[in-house]
Amino acid sequence: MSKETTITFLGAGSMAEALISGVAKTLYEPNQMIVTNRSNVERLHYLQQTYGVRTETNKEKAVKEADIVILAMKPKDVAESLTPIAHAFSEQQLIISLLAGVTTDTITSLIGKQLAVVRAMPNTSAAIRKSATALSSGRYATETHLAVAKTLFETVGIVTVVEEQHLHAVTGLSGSGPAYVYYLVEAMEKAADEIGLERAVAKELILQTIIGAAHMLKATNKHPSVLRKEVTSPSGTTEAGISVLERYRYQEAMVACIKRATERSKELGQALLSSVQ
Ligand SMILES: NC(=O)C1=CN([C@@H]2O[C@H](COP(=O)(O)OP(=O)(O)OC[C@H]3O[C@@H](n4cnc5c(N)ncnc54)[C@H](OP(=O)(O)O)[C@@H]3O)[C@@H](O)[C@H]2O)C=CC1
Ligand SMILES: O=C(O)[C@@H]1CCC=N1
Repeated sequence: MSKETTITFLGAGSMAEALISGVAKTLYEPNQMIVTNRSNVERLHYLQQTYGVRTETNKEKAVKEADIVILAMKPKDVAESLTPIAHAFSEQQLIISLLAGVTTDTITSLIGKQLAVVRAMPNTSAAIRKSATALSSGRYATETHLAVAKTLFETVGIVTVVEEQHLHAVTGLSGSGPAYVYYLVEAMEKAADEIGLERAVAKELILQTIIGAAHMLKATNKHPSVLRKEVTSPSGTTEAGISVLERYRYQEAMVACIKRATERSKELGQALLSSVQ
């Protein structure tokens, strides 16, 4: 199947690039992928030069050629993107939507056909094949469609299948998740500056600390609180540091952050629903 498949990306931003980068030359040859966007021709040129993918400014043509269409525009742009080219879609195609918050039903109603839609919530670590992706099937998608999407996303990391209602939570947790880790690293780098460590040295130490801790979680399978206790000597430095995080309610802030991102996913879908009704 993979060798004859043509995949069209509607949208050529960060997430499309992460997927292209992860999939190219593994599951699909770059020339099996057609990339299109709203108007940024320079961006298409960059993707063509970097990954060898095909690019197309005629979105209708790009959709007609595709076996799989990946929706990779922002949720707010999906109606404007799909409505004018709805006639180009056919029931033989699989639509994979990366859009936060937007339901499979909204997509089929925007296109006005009983199309197989699989929703995916990957993250940008797909670029290095370390994504955590959750999938869910729309009402017209079969087990075969889901299996095709699964194979695609397994190329770029781990895949789990969830009920569609849970994709908001997945978005708040692991779709946005890499940003929370980068934010922590930003803070650690700021701190390193303030405590007088050379930037290059600090960068290396922080990175290895994050990688080491992530590997410890996976390799030992111990609860994070147990691993934390192993670092925390009584009356030592960690205890002193964590007491400051507790004073700033760090865990509460993280919980509130993920809940708010989850809520925002719902809002994005709702806003679109109101505009198409
Ligand atoms: N970034 C992330 O970490 C993740 C994002 N997602 C989802 O992926 C989607 C894309 O996000 P992201 O890559 O960050 O967004 P970007 O803003 O980086 O990219 C959006 C892309 O959509 C294109 N676009 C806009 N309007 C149209 C249109 N009418 N037809 C075709 N293409 C269009 C833009 O083209 P142009 O530049 O020409 O305007 C641009 O290439 C979103 O729906 C998001 O929810 C999901 C998981 C993680
Ligand atoms: O910020 C966003 O809306 C997208 C969805 C998940 C990650 N980025």
